[in-house]
Amino acid sequence: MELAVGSTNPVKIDAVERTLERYEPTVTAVDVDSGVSEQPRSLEETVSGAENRARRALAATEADYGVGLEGGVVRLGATPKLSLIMWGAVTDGDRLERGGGPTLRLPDRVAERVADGAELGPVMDDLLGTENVAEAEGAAGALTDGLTSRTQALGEAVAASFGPFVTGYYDIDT
Ligand SMILES: O=P(O)(O)OP(=O)(O)OP(=O)(O)OC[C@H]1O[C@@H](n2cnc3c(O)ncnc32)[C@H](O)[C@@H]1O
Ligand SMILES: [Mg+2]
Repeated sequence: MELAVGSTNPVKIDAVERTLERYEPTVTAVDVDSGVSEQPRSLEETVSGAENRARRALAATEADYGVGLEGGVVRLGATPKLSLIMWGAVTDGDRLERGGGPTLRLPDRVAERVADGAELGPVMDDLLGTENVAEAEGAAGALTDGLTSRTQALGEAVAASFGPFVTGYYDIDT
């Protein structure tokens, strides 16, 4: 199975390869524009980013499926309780399916800086004293003491958005 992923972030490529291992995927990383801001700030914007990445990655290749993954922050309840979300989109050029990964509340000191306009990746690096944690364990790994990881968390979004293409449960008239 040939897959085009709309990102060159190795964590995203890894998440797709690992989650879809059963289908013996050949994965091509495509550097596409997400069409949304570097740090999406709503569910709608995050999902749009994933959709744009999936469509643009497929359009740039001859792959069977285009996959898009996007991280965003949303406000749940009272300020400044920002949470990190991650969403996936998969398209075969005809249908487009979406699915979400986990939601993790951000610590207040991280949330406050992100609410002031900073991007989550660099803020997490500052907090943890790391370089490019977004390409490693990610906020998902750090904030759960390694109970999950960014790869695993993104993998859940891949599974949720890919499922409709490989099960019969979503077929029309069934
Ligand atoms: O190259 P791309 O595909 O854009 O990879 P990215 O790491 O920037 O990923 P996103 O654009 O999807 O994420 C939007 C922002 O949220 C940050 N982010 C998302 N998930 C994260 C995580 O688990 N850990 C750290 N930063 C994260 C990320 O670094 C960006 O600043
Ligand atoms: Mg980005």
